[in-house]
Amino acid sequence: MAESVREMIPEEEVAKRIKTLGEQISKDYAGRSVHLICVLKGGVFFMCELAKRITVPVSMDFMSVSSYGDDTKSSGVVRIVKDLDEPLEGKDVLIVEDIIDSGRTLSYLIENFKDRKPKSLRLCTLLDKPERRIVKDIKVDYLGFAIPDEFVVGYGLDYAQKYRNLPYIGVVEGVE
Ligand SMILES: O=P(O)(O)OC[C@H]1O[C@H](OP(=O)(O)OP(=O)(O)O)[C@H](O)[C@@H]1O
Ligand code: HPA
Ligand SMILES: [Mg+2]
Repeated sequence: MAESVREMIPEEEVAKRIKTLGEQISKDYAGRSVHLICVLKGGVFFMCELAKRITVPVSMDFMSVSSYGDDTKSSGVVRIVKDLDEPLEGKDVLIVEDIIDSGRTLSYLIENFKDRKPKSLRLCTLLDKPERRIVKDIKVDYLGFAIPDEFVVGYGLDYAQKYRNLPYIGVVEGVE
């Protein structure tokens, strides 16, 4: 079967959900500012759209980690490709991620960030695949969509670096 992408969550639905998340975050952080950490590369589209929907003051930083390479299966080893530019000490930090799958990436990042003494640390993810979780004790504070166990692309998510630019969430078919 040739490789193709089937739509799972349409563009309009993603936009609507991100608007609601932005409103919720703005309420919860009222009177404070929020320091958004984008987990590159996958988190970049979500981060940009979410940040536009937050009405409290926002600052941003970027961390790049990788564990999937060109595969649909995690290597199990989280590798820092680029560290943050700014310290987290004393800041209200919100991690912005595209997906939690095994949970290894976020578990690694949360432990790493806790050591940097933020004032608070929360997590916002566009997608969650709960059936695939290996690291169980990750608390998701803001969730876009819980999805079934299928390899998804679009809105920042890739398969072998392809499809990140799709404006919707889709499922790759015809790959192992
Ligand atoms: O819960 P996990 O099993 O750890 O999987 C989730 C992580 O894997 C993907 O990133 P990847 O390592 O492929 O890097 P990328 O964001 O640059 O594509 C995805 O963007 C998440 O960061
Ligand atoms: O379903 C997925 N799609 C793309 N990248 C991923 N990284 C973990 N899970 C996924
Ligand atoms: Mg990623």
